[in-house]
Amino acid sequence: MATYSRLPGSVALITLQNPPVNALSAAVRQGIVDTVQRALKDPKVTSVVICGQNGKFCGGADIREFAGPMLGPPLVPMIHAIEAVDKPVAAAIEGVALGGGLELALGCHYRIAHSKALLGLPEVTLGLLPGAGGTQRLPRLIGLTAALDLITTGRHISAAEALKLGIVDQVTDSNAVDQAVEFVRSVAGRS
Ligand SMILES: CC(C)(COP(=O)(O)OP(=O)(O)OC[C@H]1O[C@@H](n2cnc3c(N)ncnc32)[C@H](O)[C@@H]1OP(=O)(O)O)[C@@H](O)C(=O)NCCC(=O)NCCSC(=O)C[C@@H](O)CCCCCCCCCCCCC(=O)O
Repeated sequence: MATYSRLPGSVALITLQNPPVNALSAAVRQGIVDTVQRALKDPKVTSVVICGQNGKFCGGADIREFAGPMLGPPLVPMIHAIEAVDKPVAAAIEGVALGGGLELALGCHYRIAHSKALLGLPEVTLGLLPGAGGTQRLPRLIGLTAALDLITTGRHISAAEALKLGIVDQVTDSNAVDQAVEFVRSVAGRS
């Protein structure tokens, strides 16, 4: 699931909840769709932060669901809908943003990472290609050569490397959610 709360300063906070790594199960995807719609429709909300509970942003598609039929909202239109929100949306990346988790973050307008976070597209290690927009959004963001390296090796990179490559906008040693909230407040209302 995903919970919704409105913080002072008109920021909606969406928190992914699916232990142990907040993977994108059908319930989490439905929760994201519902809470993003809620933030979009709430006139008091001027910006949005997406984070994961217990200091983990998202480990990607829920591999526990791979064996069964796909239920719930698909990832691709869900991420498109986030990208299309006309209020700033930031991903607060703590712990991991892997596979579909990084693809979700790439659909957000900004990414703020904790210094100890790990990011990557490890799908190749499962015999897959990133299937939720990572093969398009990552090369647009950091260029084809660097994106191909990450997609074809599946390696995890540090927040510092992600900052250097241009995948994240800020890295912090303190609370990444607080930092992301402060960041979106500062850009709310800008075109
Ligand atoms: C996350 C880790 C780095 C953590 O490592 P650590 O050492 O700390 O701990 P463990 O490895 O022991 O893991 C702890 C615990 O967590 C479980 N777990 C980890 N990852 C997941 C996960 N992704 N899902 C579920 N559970 C997970 C793990 O099993 C342990 O559980 P336990 O009970 O044993 O304690 C490390 O775990 C790690 O590296 N994990 C793997 C991360 C990963 O590989 N992620 C990528 C997943 S694949 C993916 O995300 C694919 C995406 O690109 C989305 C694809 C979308 C598909 C869209 C399909 C469109 C099809 C369109 C078709 C159209 C057809 C038409 O209509 O034409």
